[in-house]
Amino acid sequence: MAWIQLKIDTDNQHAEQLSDMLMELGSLSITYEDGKDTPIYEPNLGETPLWSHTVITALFEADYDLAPVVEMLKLQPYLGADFSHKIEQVEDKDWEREWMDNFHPIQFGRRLWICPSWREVPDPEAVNVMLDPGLAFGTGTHPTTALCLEWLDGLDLQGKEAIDFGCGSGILAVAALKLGAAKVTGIDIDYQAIDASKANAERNQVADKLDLYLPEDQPADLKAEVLVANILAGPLRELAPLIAEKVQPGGLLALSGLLKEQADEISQHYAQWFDMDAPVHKEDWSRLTGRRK
Ligand SMILES: C[S@@+](CC[C@H](N)C(=O)[O-])C[C@H]1O[C@@H](n2cnc3c(N)ncnc32)[C@H](O)[C@@H]1O
Repeated sequence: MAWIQLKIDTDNQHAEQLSDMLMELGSLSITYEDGKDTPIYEPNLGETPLWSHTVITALFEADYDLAPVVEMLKLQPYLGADFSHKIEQVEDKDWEREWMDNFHPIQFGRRLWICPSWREVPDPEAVNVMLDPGLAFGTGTHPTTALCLEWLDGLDLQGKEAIDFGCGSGILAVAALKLGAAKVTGIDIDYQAIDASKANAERNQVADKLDLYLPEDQPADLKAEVLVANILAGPLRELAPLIAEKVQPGGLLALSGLLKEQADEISQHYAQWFDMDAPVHKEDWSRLTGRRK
């Protein structure tokens, strides 16, 4: 399927109205580019931007006749007869195929490789996790996942029990199992993550050692020696007492999904329950680790 797109220069005050009209005229999707860097100032009102330049892109099927759409738009007083617009062909791409072509095996730490399930493993002697994330988050390409994988690789997980809080694709849970953990419990609010984790555990022959739960179904007395949670600062702050309760005394914790500037605050919050280490950063993201008091 090929596409055609109509790009219109407008301002933020008319963007919604225009977008509704374009949908009614047959557009399949609308995207906004907010030109906050080029605000238009009302004279005598100082620096308060009233309008900002906004570009709306409306996507149509390739054979859609855009001439009547353009004529209709000319009649809108806020656009006018010579309104600024562009019509462009959109190259048809197989997005899923393109993503698959760009996802290659990646090494984390000393022993661990994450390998797309449709590729050859580069080192058969390494700890190889064969992964297809499906619709869930977690390929290893995101710095927050990478920080957790590097941490897991550095631990002695042999025979240990672990919890992967916010398991997504199951990448961390399956990595922990392949690195020697005896049992892992994965928890996620998204049932697609539960499905993807299960499929990835099966793909790696560790499904019998992975228990998966939606939060409301998890066992009340769930505890482990290792817990990794790659969520976001907000839920990590809110869930802190619950997460702390799940780690045995002396057990290890890793938190990721935090921006650098959020790390100190979250670390101080978790210091009630854990002896916290200094944060480790990758790009704009941080990982916090600690040992349960
Ligand atoms: C950033 S992804 C991490 C996925 C994977 N663990 C990784 O490291 O790549 C965060 C995951 O946490 C899940 N999540 C968000 N809030 C949650 C909560 N309150 N309890 C459990 N899971 C949650 C999301 O559905 C998502 O799958």
